Amino acid sequence: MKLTDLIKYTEVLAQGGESKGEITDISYDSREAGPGSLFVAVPGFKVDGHKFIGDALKKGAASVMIQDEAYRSDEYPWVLVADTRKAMADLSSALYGFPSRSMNVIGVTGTNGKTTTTNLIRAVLSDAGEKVGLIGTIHNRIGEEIIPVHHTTPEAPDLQKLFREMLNKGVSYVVMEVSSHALELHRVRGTEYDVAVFTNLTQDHLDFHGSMEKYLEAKGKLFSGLGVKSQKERRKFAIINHDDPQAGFLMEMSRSPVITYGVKTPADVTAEEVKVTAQGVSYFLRYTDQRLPVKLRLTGIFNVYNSLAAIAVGLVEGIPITQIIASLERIPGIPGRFETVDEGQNFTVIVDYSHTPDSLENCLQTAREFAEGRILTVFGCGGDRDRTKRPIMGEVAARLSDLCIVTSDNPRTEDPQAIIDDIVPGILKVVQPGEFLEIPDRREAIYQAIGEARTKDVIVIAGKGHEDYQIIGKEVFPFDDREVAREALRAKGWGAKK
Ligand SMILES: CC(=O)N[C@H]1[C@@H](OP(=O)(O)OP(=O)(O)OC[C@H]2O[C@@H](n3ccc(=O)[nH]c3=O)[C@H](O)[C@@H]2O)O[C@H](CO)[C@@H](O)[C@@H]1O[C@H](C)C(=O)N[C@@H](C)C(=O)N[C@H](CCC(=O)O)C(=O)O
Ligand SMILES: Nc1ncnc2c1ncn2[C@@H]1O[C@H](COP(=O)(O)OP(=O)(O)OP(=O)(O)O)[C@@H](O)[C@H]1O
Ligand SMILES: N[C@H](CCC[C@H](N)C(=O)O)C(=O)O
Ligand SMILES: [Mg+2]
Repeated sequence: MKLTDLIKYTEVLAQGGESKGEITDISYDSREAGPGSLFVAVPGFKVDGHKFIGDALKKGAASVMIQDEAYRSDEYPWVLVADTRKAMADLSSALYGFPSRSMNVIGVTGTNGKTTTTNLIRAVLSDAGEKVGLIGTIHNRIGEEIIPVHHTTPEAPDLQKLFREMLNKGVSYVVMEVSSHALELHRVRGTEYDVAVFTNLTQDHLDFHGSMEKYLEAKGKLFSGLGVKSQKERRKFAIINHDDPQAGFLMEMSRSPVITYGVKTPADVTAEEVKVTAQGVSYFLRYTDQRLPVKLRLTGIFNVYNSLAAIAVGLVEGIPITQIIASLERIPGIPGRFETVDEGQNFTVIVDYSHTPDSLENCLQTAREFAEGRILTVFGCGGDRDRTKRPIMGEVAARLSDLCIVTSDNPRTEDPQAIIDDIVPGILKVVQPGEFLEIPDRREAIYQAIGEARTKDVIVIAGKGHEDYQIIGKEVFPFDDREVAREALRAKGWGAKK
C-alpha cells in the first residue's frame, strides 16, 4: 500500500520526505525491518525506539513513524504522530485490510483463567464445525496448525498479520486472550470484538500498572470498546463473572448486552451443587428454566467458572446447550493447568501455571479438597515482574501446604536469592524458620520434593505450567517441570515398573 493511502487511517501531525516504495509491513523493531517496512519508533520502557531509526534505514526501511519532533529530518522520510503505539495499531489493521471485521472475534480478559477459558471456547466452536483461530499464552493455532508464541497477546502488527492469515485460511472464529498489557499498550486497538469475556481480577502486574485501579481500568477497555464503530451486522455481547467484585464496574463499562455467570450470586448462567474431586468437577448448570448435569475432566472450582464462561459464549453463538456440554465434557485437560505427572507412583504430582496469589490459592485449595496425605509445594516468583505479590504468594503457599520448597521461577535479570528473600517474609508469617526449604535450583527443588514424598502425598509444582524453558539472566534454557518431575520419579524407581 502507498504510504499516503495508509496514513489516512490515523491522525498525522506532520510529514516529510518521500517513502522509498510501497509499505508492505510495519515494524517496531529495527532488527526486523527491511525494504518495504514502515519502521515505528516506540518510546520503550527500557530504550527509546527513535534511537534505532538509523539501523532501520540501513536495513532498507521505506519510511519511519515518529512521535518525537526532534527526529524530523531531511535525511529520511518520516511521519509524525502524537502516539506511535496508537498509530501503529491503526495502520496495522488498515494494512492487512481490517481482517477482524470479517471474522467473529471473542476476547477473554482477566487475571486468571484466560488460557483455560479460550481453550474451552475453542473446543466448543470447533466441535460445532467452525474453523477456529486461537491466540494465547501456550500457542497460537489456526485450525489444527500450531504456531509458537512469544507473548500472550501479540503486538499490533503481528496480531493483524495473524488475523489476515487466519482469514485467508478460512477461519470463522478467533478466540483470543487479551492481556492487560495489550490493552494498556494499544496492541488490540482497531480489533473489532464481538464477544468480550471477563474472568476475574486479583493482584498481578502491579509493576506495570502501578495500582489495582489502573489494572482494572486497562481490563475495562475491552468492554467499553465493544460495539463502538461496529462494521458488522451481528449483536455484541459482554460475558461477565458476576461473583467477581469488579463485575458491576465492568457491566457499567459495557455498551452491549451483558450475560452474567456465577456460582455464588444470581446470574444468567449458574452452577449448582458443585462437587470437586481429583478426577474433575461436576455440577448442575442452571440456565433459563433448564437444569442440566455437567461433569468435567478438569478439576478445581475455578474450572467451574471457566466452563460457565465458555457455556455463555456457546449460547450467544447459538450452539445447542447439550452440544456445548458434550464438548466440554470431552476435554481431557489443558497443558500445564493442574496437569498430573503419573509414573505409577503412590503419591500425586501436579504441575500448575499458578503464578499469582489468587491462582496459587485456588490451586492449593483444590489439591486440599482431595489430598489424603500432605501437600508439598514447590514454587518461586518470576524476576522482573510484580515484586509485591512475592510475600503474598509465600503466605498463601505456607498456609495451604505442609511443606514449602521455595525455588526459582524465571529469575530473568534478578538475583534468584533476592527473589526468594522477597517471598520468605510471607512464609514466616505462617511457619517458623527451618520449617520450609529454600532451594534456588529448580531441578534440585523438584528432586527434593519427590525425594520427600510419602504415600498419598500431593506435590504441587507451581508457576511454570506448560513452559518448556527457564529464563536466567537474558538466556533461555530448556526446562520443563513435567519432564524434570518425570525424571525425578524415574530416578526414584517409579515408571520402570509400569
Ligand atoms: C512491558 C512490556 O509489555 N514491554 C513491551 C515493550 O517493551 P519495551 O517498551 O521495554 O521495549 P524496549 O526494549 O524499551 O524497546 C523500545 C522499542 O525499541 C525497539 N528496538 C529495540 C532495540 C533495537 O535494537 N531496535 C529496536 O527497534 C523495540 O522493539 C521497541 O519497540 O514493547 C516491546 C515491543 O515494542 C514488547 O516486546 C515488550 O514486551 C516484553 C517483551 C514483555 O515481556 N511483555 C510482557 C510483560 C507481556 O506483554 N505480557 C503479557 C501477558 C501478561 C499476563 O497477562 O500474564 C502478554 O500479553 O504477553
Ligand atoms: N478462573 C480462574 N480463577 C482463578 N484461578 C484460575 C482460574 N482458572 C485457572 N486458574 C488458575 O490459574 C492458573 C493459570 O490459568 P490460565 O493459564 O488459564 O490463566 P491465564 O489468565 O491465561 O494466565 P496468564 O495471564 O499467565 O496467561 C491455573 O494453572 C490455575 O491454577
Ligand atoms: N504472562 C505472565 C507469565 C508469568 C509466568 C511465570 N512463570 C513468570 O515467569 O513469572 C507474565 O509475563 O507475567
Ligand atoms: Mg494465559
